[in-house]
Amino acid sequence: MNNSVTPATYIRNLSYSLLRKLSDFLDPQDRWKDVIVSIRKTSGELRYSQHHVRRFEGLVAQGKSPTVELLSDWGTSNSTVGELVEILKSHKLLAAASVLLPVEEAVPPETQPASPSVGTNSTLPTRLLEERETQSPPASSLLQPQILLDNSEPGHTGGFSSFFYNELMEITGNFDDRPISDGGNRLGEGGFGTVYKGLLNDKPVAVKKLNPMDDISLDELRVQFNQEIQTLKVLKHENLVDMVGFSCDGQHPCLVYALMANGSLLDRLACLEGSPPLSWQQRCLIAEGTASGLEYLHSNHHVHRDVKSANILLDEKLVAKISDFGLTRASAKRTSTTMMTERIVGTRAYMAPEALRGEITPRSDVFSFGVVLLEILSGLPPADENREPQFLMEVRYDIDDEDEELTFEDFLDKKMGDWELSQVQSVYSLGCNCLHDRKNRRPVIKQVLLELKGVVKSIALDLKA
Ligand SMILES: Nc1ncnc2c1ncn2[C@@H]1O[C@H](COP(=O)(O)OP(=O)(O)OP(=O)(O)O)[C@@H](O)[C@H]1O
Repeated sequence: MNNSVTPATYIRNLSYSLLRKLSDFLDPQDRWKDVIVSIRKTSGELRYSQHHVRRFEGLVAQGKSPTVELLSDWGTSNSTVGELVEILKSHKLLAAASVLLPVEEAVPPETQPASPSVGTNSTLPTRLLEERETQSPPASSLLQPQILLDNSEPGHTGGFSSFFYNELMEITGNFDDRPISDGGNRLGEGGFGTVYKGLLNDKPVAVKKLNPMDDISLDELRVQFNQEIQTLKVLKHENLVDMVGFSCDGQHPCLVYALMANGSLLDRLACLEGSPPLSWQQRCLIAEGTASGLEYLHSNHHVHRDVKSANILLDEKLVAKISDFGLTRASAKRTSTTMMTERIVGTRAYMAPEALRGEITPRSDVFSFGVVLLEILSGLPPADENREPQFLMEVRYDIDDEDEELTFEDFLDKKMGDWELSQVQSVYSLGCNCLHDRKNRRPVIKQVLLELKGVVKSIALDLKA
């Protein structure tokens, strides 16, 4: 550590020898990429793009240090050592941080080394810390979440951890691909990867192992993944699936979520694995919870882009939790290559007309949610091999058409139990309004939520009477 450096010191005032010391830690294994994806402008936007990353990468061939060049470039703004140290700490690059300032994070006892690092005058256990940053954990540390990156939010006690890939292998039986019913760990599969059940300190979790992609290198995927993690970890709401952490050091980036005991709304509407049918009240509470989660995303300037019943998970009390939010950038290339797969055809059944042309806005989420409302009412999947992908979004025309045999009552799920006509009709017309072809005629999610709250209230009053 250099005693003349304080958190307020401008990066541009750091000596060249200090920058070189930092590069000793950040050039190997491209750890500077963890830093570059975390640098933001004061507006909150990322300062550097993929294009910049490639430019800094190219410097290695010229014998230059990407770390020194990056910090020199960032230093032209008024960036400070305090900002840099926060970024280094958030990526567990504690040895690098300690080159600049004292770093007081707790280090698990098994990683305490006998002697400090060579190459810095830090009093911290830098060498072994650096090893911890780059190598697999010792067996004794398995199942212990690593240093928490973000547990400071009020009311949020779960924390957000960085895991080693090996740890996630360990807790998922080496990503055992057999389904849970056959004694394996596989919970399901989506367009991004496969989801496995794991036990983390006796707490069940779902680990999503992202697929490698043909059209994107692992390095590029890691950079995008890191950017998305920054977004994901700040989004917290009772109707969003809680994210426990991530892993970025293995062959597959992984996301770790709280396990949702009742699986997806899609599966529960289909009563898969013998699950009992959802009652009318349960369905309305799930719709209300989903709308509330979406309202939170929209009011925080996020569009989900993939609202569908498979992405609405249910916890042990059947509380709706939206999943798959925030994975948009890393998925952008993937979508074009997998457009023809069955899953994407499934997703197509939820897409607003303008979304099919690439125009994604909060109103396109509202459209997709309209399809979900019709699924909830009818219990029908939005697409299967016997139906057109637009079946549910167009069913209202058949119901309205006197020449068609389908009546409103026929359309309702017979398994739904007791329902009250005026309530069912309210949800149906709300769903149809969400499905308006012209996006500006659709309600915003706040209005949708308000209407659903009204229905839930009237069900509660009926049950009381
Ligand atoms: N947190 C979780 N808890 C319990 N089960 C989960 C969890 N996350 C995912 N699953 C299960 O894994 C399946 C696959 O999930 P995933 O999010 O990968 O795909 P998807 O949402 O079905 O499709 P896509 O990713 O293509 O949009 C889900 O349908 C669900 O059954």
